[in-house]
Amino acid sequence: MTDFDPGTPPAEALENDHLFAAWAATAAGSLLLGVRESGLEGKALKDAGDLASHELLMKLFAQYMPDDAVLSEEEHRGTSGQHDRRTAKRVWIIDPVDGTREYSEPPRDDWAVHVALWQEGALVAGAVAQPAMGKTFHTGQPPLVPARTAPRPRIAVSRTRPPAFVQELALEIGAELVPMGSAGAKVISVARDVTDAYVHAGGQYEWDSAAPVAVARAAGLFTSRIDGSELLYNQDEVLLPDLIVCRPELAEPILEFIAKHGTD
Ligand SMILES: Nc1ncnc2c1ncn2[C@@H]1O[C@H](COP(=O)(O)O)[C@@H](OP(=O)(O)O)[C@H]1O
Ligand SMILES: [Mg+2]
Repeated sequence: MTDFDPGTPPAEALENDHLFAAWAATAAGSLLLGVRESGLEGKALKDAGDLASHELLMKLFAQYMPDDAVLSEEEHRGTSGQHDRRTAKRVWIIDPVDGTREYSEPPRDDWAVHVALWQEGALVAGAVAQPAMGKTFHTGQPPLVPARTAPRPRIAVSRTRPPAFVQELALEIGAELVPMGSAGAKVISVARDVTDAYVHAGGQYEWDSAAPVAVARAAGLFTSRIDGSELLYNQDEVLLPDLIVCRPELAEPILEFIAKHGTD
């Protein structure tokens, strides 16, 4: 995919971090759709997509945001960055393909590209591209969360590793589980009224949730760790193993259940 041309960002995106995040995530998504058509399958497709998207995003940040640091799922695995993210004022936290498994299972659309910006202690912008849906959700124009349509709450859970306690939680609050790939797709499903909550524990990293959480917050959804504490990013330890994203009215019953029963 060396011939992929992302074009140039619109002039306003160079002055506006929300729009730059959206533009970069969308460009990487277009590249990924092309890689998905290349005839590769399974692990070869996952690896090719991860690498192509990571390299494109790193190139775009080097070109257009040269003073900023980047924390990427792929960067974390080896290659060294230009700036030290622990001393940088601005750090882009990116997941080149979230829901890698689902990406390798066309025509599934529950996979995403995450681009978030952390600045001096807080998430300040984010974009979640869902290329197979042709949509990019971002903080520059946060999703308008529709009125809740389902009579029973729906909880998005991992399709391949749903935490056992979430089943108990669902029983307690009369909810149904909606299995889905990708942390980004699950968070965005709450904003789209496809589900009402996403509850996860047992492992995840900052890049899995940074951009989706930025978008969720901008849309007015509740976000926290499962103990109710704030989700913090660009920490020394990038493991961020649990989270809740939900409609505000569901936060109390979910937190209460977890405080009472734990996650074991
Ligand atoms: N227990 C765990 N430990 C580490 N990462 C986890 C995890 N559970 C989920 N994740 C990561 O969270 C993302 C969403 O997972 P899921 O689709 O199962 O909900 C995936 O990101 P990647 O696809 O970027 O690897 C997955 O690797
Ligand atoms: Mg991920």
